[in-house]
Order: sequence, then structure tokens, then C-alpha cells
Amino acid sequence: MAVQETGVVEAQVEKNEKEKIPGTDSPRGVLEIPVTGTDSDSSSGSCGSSSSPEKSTPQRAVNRESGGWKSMIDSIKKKSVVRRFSVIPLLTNYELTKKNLWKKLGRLQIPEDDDADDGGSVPIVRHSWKNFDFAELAAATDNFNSENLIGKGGHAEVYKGCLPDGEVVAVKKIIKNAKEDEERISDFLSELGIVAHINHPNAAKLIGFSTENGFHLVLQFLPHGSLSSLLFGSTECLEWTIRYKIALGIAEGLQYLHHDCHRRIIHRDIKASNILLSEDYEAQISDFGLAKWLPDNWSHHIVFPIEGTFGYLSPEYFMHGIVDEKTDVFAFGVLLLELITGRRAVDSRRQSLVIWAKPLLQTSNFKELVDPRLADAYDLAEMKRAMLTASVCIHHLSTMRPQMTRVLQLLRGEGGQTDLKPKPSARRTVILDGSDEEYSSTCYLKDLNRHMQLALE
Ligand SMILES: Nc1ncnc2c1ncn2[C@@H]1O[C@H](COP(=O)(O)OP(=O)(O)OP(=O)(O)O)[C@@H](O)[C@H]1O
Repeated sequence: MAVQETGVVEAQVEKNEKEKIPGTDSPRGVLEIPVTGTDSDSSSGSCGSSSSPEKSTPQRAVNRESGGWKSMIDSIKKKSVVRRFSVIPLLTNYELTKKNLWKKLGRLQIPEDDDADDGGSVPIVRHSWKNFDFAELAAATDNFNSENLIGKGGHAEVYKGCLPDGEVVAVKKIIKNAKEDEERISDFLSELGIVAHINHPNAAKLIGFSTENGFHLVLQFLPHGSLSSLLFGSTECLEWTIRYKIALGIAEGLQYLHHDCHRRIIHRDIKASNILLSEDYEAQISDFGLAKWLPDNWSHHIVFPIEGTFGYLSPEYFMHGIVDEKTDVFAFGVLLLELITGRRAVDSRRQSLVIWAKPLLQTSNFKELVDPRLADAYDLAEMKRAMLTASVCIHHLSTMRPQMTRVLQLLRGEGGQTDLKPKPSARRTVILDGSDEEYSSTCYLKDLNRHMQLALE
């Protein structure tokens, strides 16, 4: 998909990108935290707090991790044909020395709190990650038996497994596809770097990893699988109370990633197949393969190539590659529409849910919008709030979309619903061809149609 260069983007980012200001290299994962200080610099990459973390020296910490990061990095280094840190993208000009790697990986360690961090010489390790041997994963999954295959995406096969202590896990095996080894390694490190830092009930939980015979993430197993299979792949109708609970869970997870996490994390691929469901239908945001973190002093990030899933892509992203929190807000709006209507983001006739739903939302056409399988079995107030929230989240102008904190309030019916007009944003992302206002909803729908045809041809 081509990126048009006509959009005027915020000066700060252009400046950073032109001048390559230290500390503003565009990061993809937490492992890619640009080095701004000396070798003793050690700002933490933590997003959450681990349970009762212990202080230890880096060496002690690694030993406790059954092989730990050192063996992972050593094995990655062996696999990589390059000896430079460029295996982790955008950190070119940076030698892949053991010392530097230690520093980067030190940032995967979770401090008790920021104040307790003494500047990095004493990083603190979360206990629970494990560096698995391949044999352990093979035993857990019965040699990656196809009967244990529970999911397959563009980049990975996911197997159900059982560890010797009885814990049921999901083993995500990164598959070889068109990507070069180097790119797969960096994708893996990027996903690992992010997933290892997040700590929230509505986001994926990392149990461990393995870099033997390929790359593997070991994650908590979610018994109900993906929202996609539940909503679209089952003959049973998913009841509204569950749909509403799922919507709230995803919104809370996104609020955490965008605002409450130590780093601003943009997921970039929010969609029904990336939402997993626990026994009691608690939603977990999974698949951080495309996720990016944004430094605080960046308004947004410009990416190429544009990756993600058609039907969920915001206009400023699919037209200009602009990524910020509002990218996820838009996708969340589409997901809400899927929950309300029971229709896919893009259906088998290649019709966009957003294009179909927009006029119906404007006229509050419940009869047409609400999933017919629900009949009248839904709470009207919740449904109204979900529709209102969806309609503001899918606004074609990113500045008109609310932040996730406000999205949650809208969904819960808190904070009044009168101030839907956006406040001037500190992080104004996109100015399209001179004026936001000139870029009307009609233009957007035309663009969307055009891009859809191009993408699906
Ligand atoms: N922890 C888990 N528990 C249960 N099922 C899971 C788990 N993780 C993944 N799956 C299943 O595997 C599928 C593929 O996983 P995932 O989305 O992580 O793969 P991917 O190749 O990165 O996907 P994509 O093509 O979106 O990049 C999911 O849609 C889900 O059905």
C-alpha cells in the first residue's frame, strides 16, 4: 500500500527525523530504547510492577532465570548473520557488544517503583519469565502436534501446551515466512520487549520464551480463544452482557497501554482475532507483533510499510502512515461496531463495516445496526452508549476522536456526554492538505473506498 506524501505532519517529528536527534530514534519495541546517556545510563522500561520484586545484580538476576537473557542473546547472536545491533531495528550505528545488549536487556527488568531505581546499576528482575529449552516446549505441545494447534496468524502458529507442573500455556511459534531472518529476529525481540513489560489483566501475559530451534513466546492460555471465533465462528449468539464486558475490558487494556503504562504503547493491530478471552470472558489484548512505543516528546510516529488489518485502519494511518494513540482508538471503534452489529470489519463481499454503519449511526438506526441475533436481548442504555462511543471513535479526523480515558467514561456513562467536541489537543497529529475541516467525511469515505479496492485487488 503506497503512502501519500502530501500530508503535512507535525514539525517536531519532521525535525527529529531529519536531524536524528539523539533519543528520538523511532522505536518499535521497548528493547529499542535509544541510548541517551553513557553506559551507566539505565532508565527503566517498566510499565507495571512485579509482585514482590527482589533487587539483585544483573548477573545474579540472570542466573535465577534458568539461563536468562544471556543465553537468549547468545543464541540470537549465533543465529544472526550480522554482528551489529541492527538486528534490533533503528539502532544502527550501535555495536552489538555484550555490554550494550546487557544494557538494553536490563530495561526488560521491572523495578518495584521508579523511585527505587537507583539509576540502573541494580536492575530488578520479574521472577516468572522462563527461558525454556526447546525440548521442554516440544514435550509440552507433544512435539508441536497439529492437534494442539489452536491458532495461526500471518507470523505465528500457536499451540496449546501443558508444562510439567500442570500449567496450561499457549506456545507462540514464530514461523518462517517471506521475512528475512534478521527481520524475524527484530520482530520477535520487539514483541518480546513489549509483552515482557506490560502488566495488566486486559493484556497478554508472558510466561517465558525460547530461542532454540526458532523463536517462541510462552503465554498464558486463554480458554475461550479469540473474540473473532466467538463472535463470527460460532452458531451460538454471544450474549450482549458478555459483549459489553469484553468492550469494557479492551478499553481498559488500551487505556493502560496508552496512558497508565510507563511507556506509551500503541498496539497498531487491534482487531477481533487479537482479543483473547479468559474463562470468565475477561478480554486480553494479544499479539504485540506490530506494537510500537512512543517517546513522550513525540506527537506521533510515521511508519512504512503500513501494516495492520484492513477495515480497522484509521485514515491518517492508511494514507500517511501516521501512528499514535488515535490509531488504536479508531480500531477500537470498529471493534465496538463488530460487537454491536455482529458483522465483520470487512465482510465476504468486501464491504467495509465503517462505510455501512456511518449513516446508520448518524440516524441512530437501532433496527438496522443491532445484531439481529440479539433480538431485543440487550440493555438499551448500554447499547446507546456503545453506539455513541463507536461513532466518535471512528471519526475520520483523529483530533475528533477521544482518548481512551474518555472512551471508557463514555462507555460507562460517566462524566456526562455533553462535551464530545474535542479540546485542542496537545498532541495534534495530522493536518491534511491544509485544513482538517476541508477533509470531510465524504472525502474520507471516498478515500476509504479507493484504498479498500486497491488493498483487496
Ligand atoms: N494465549 C493464547 N491462548 C489461546 N489462544 C491463543 C493465544 N494466543 C494466540 N491464540 C490463538 O492463535 C491465533 C493467532 O495468534 P496471534 O494473533 O498471536 O498470531 P500472529 O501470527 O501474530 O497473528 P497476525 O496474523 O495477526 O500477526 C489467535 O487469533 C488465537 O486464536
